[in-house]
Amino acid sequence: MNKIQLKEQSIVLIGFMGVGKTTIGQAVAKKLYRDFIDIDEEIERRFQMPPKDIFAKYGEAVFRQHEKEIISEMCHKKLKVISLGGGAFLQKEIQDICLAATTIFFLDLTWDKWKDRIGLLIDSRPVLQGKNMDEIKQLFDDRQPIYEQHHSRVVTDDQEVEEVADYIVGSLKLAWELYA
Ligand SMILES: Nc1ncnc2c1ncn2[C@@H]1O[C@H](COP(=O)(O)OP(=O)(O)O)[C@@H](O)[C@H]1O
Ligand SMILES: O=C(O)C1=C[C@@H](OP(=O)(O)O)[C@@H](O)[C@H](O)C1
Ligand SMILES: [Mg+2]
Repeated sequence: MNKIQLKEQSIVLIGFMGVGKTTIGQAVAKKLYRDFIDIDEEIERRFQMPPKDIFAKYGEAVFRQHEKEIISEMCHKKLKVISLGGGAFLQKEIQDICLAATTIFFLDLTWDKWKDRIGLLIDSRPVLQGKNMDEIKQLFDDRQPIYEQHHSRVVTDDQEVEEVADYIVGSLKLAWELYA
């Protein structure tokens, strides 16, 4: 497969659950006039049920297998904005595919700010079920190293969705000019 030109590569958003990948990805896609793909939504469409129910009915391994299949397919498309689920980068194969074929932004939110969002997430995120705050903090800390594989980090503390999206679009336009 020929390497896709930088400007045509799809943009991938990674980071811990709840940092805003889905919301900010939609805003970035709109600003760039690109299609938006949310991997969780694609999996949900396949199973006709949300991730929480897929985890409960079929188990996490089945979810991860479909996550890998769908990301492998989507990452080779041109000109998309793609938001991954927060656990996708646990799979080395997914890291490798995305690093080679896409431009990856890591949405970085500190624990201090993240913990204020817990109420928005607790009901819908299966990996948070049955965990206390210490265990969730442990998961947050354990997962940070996997997101270090990226092309650009965006610190999102105290940033509105639109501000983060503008920052991403601005940095992309700069890179496209510099490396044209
Ligand atoms: N920059 C932000 N500031 C405040 N709330 C946000 C921000 N980004 C996302 N949110 C909220 O946090 C929750 C999780 O966002 P979501 O986009 O689903 O995250 P992810 O896809 O990373 O799990 C949503 O309720 C969303 O409205
Ligand atoms: O971190 C995880 O393991 C997961 C994150 C979720 O996506 P978001 O990061 O968009 O919440 C979703 O893929 C699933 O619930 C598993
Ligand atoms: Mg999401």
